[in-house]
Amino acid sequence: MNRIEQRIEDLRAKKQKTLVAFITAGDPSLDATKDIFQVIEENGADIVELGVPFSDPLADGPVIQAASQRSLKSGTTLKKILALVADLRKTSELPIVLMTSYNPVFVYGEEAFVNDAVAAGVDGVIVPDLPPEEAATFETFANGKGLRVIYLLAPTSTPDRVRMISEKSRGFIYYISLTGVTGMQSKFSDNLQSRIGEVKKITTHPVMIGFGISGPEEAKEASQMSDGVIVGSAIVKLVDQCSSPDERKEKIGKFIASIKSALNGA
Ligand SMILES: O=P(O)(O)OC[C@@H](O)[C@@H](O)c1c[nH]c2ccccc12
Repeated sequence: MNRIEQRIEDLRAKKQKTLVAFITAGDPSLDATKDIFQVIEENGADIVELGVPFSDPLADGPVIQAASQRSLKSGTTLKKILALVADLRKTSELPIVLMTSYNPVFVYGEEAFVNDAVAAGVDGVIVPDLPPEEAATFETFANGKGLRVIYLLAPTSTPDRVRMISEKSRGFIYYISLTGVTGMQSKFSDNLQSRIGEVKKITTHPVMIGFGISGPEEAKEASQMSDGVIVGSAIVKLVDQCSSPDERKEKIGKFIASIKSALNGA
């Protein structure tokens, strides 16, 4: 078992849901990311999803696109992000998932990327623009090293696709709550619950819901239908609004804690 499965299992045993917190690595700097990671961990996030900035992303909404721009401007590269993960691993066992476009992986080299990511302490990877049909070689490297490849399902995914993704996914399945880009919206579609129910009939993997979860209310609602939630833009927005490490500690810490306690029924 790797850190991702271990964490989800431990939470399940306590009848708790998983909180995945997304931040863009290097926004506004890699030093800040180190601080923010610690704040997120201290306040109860269960998994951190680190976004690798890319100039031409597939599904990022305006908030995450702007974060990527800030990060690229400060000189962030995939190599530096892996060095940051290795540094974080000196003090943390929190599961870390890298979310990256395929291009940076391609440029790095698939095999070198998998080896270096695992050596640094990365537990899983999400590559939204690498569909399973094109991922055979990448999966061979990743599965060989125990790096979990997490695939996405969308409201438009057919039962056949759900089956295929279930077979190929490791760690958990990322269920995109809406058709569109990342960012905040306030209401889920009426059939979200029944869609998740259909997916759960097909797969035994944990299913996390992401996209459009902007606060404790939605997090709670989504977690009741699933194994947990992924929150991105709402955190990234706070990162941008805070100007000092102290302010981040205060505002991001409070926000994560409020989501965590909503998930735990407070
Ligand atoms: O920002 P939101 O709406 O809270 O959703 C999480 C999402 O940002 C994060 O998981 C993510 C960032 N970039 C992506 C690209 C594709 C799928 C998912 C993502």
